[in-house]
Amino acid sequence: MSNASYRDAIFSTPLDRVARFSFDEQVVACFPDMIRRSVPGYGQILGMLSLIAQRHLRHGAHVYDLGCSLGASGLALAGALEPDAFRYTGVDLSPAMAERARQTFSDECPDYAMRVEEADIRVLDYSPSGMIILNFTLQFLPPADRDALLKRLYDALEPGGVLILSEKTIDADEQDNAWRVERYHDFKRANGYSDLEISQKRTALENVLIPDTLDALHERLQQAGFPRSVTWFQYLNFASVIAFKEA
Ligand SMILES: Nc1ncnc2c1ncn2[C@@H]1O[C@H](C[S@+](CC[C@H]([NH3+])C(=O)[O-])CC(=O)[O-])[C@@H](O)[C@H]1O
Ligand SMILES: O=C(O)C(=O)Cc1ccccc1
Repeated sequence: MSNASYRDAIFSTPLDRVARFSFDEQVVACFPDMIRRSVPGYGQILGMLSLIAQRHLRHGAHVYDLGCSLGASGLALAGALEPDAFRYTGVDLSPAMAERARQTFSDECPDYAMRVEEADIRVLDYSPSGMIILNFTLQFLPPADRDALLKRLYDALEPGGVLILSEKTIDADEQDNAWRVERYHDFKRANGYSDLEISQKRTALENVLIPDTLDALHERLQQAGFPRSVTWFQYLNFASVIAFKEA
C-alpha cells in the first residue's frame, strides 16, 4: 500500500445506507487528516506525550501504544527522545493500519527500536512496561471488556509506571452534554466538514464508539488498581487522563 495521505471525504456524499465505521483501507488512506480535523487537541496531546515520557520513563524502558493506528504517538516519542531512551511496541487490530505504521517506522526512524504487532489488545500477553498509551482506543472496545483490559495493563506496568488514557467522553447531564456535542459539531464545521459529513459519521459511529463519562473513566482506573489518576487535558468532549502505578 502506498504511504500517500488524502483529505477525508468518506461521508461527503449521501449514502443509501451508512455502514458501521471500521478502520479499513479507505479510512487508513485519509486517517491523518481525519483525526486532526476530528479530534480537538489531538496534536497537543501527542506533543505532551513526549514531555510526560521525559519525566516518567526510566532510560531504555518499554512503551506500549495500544490501538496505535499509523503510529503517531511513536513518531512523537522518536521525535523528542534519543534512540536508546525507550523501546516501543505499537499494537493494532487493523491489518491496514499495522502494515502502514510498520512502514512509517522503518522509513522515518530506522535507528529506533520500534515494532508493530497486529493483534487484539484484549488478548495480548503483555510484557513489563514503563508507559502504556491508549490514545482514543478504549472507546472502541465493548464496554464490558474495558475493566478487564485496564486491570491487565495495571499488572503489566512496572512500579512507577504510567498509563495515558485519551478518550471521547459523554456528560452525565443531558443539557451539558448537548452543549458540548453542539460545540464539537461547530469545531468540525470550522475544520471543513459539512452537516452531511457530520451526521453520516455520527450514524456510522453509533454502537461502535461508545464513550464513557470522565467520572466513569477514573472509576475504571481505580477498579483496575491505580491509586491515582489525573485529568491533564480536556477540550470539549475529548479528554486525556494519566494514571500512576505506585513506585
Ligand atoms: N481490540 C482492538 N485491538 C487492537 N486495536 C484496536 C482494537 N479495537 C480498535 N483498535 C484500533 O484502535 C485504533 C483507534 S484510533 C487510535 C488513534 C491513535 N492511537 C493515534 O493516536 O493516532 C482512534 C480514532 O480513530 O478515533 C484503530 O486503529 C483501531 O484499528
Ligand atoms: O469524528 C468523530 O465524530 C470522532 O468522534 C473522532 C473520530 C476520529 C477518527 C475516527 C473515528 C472517530
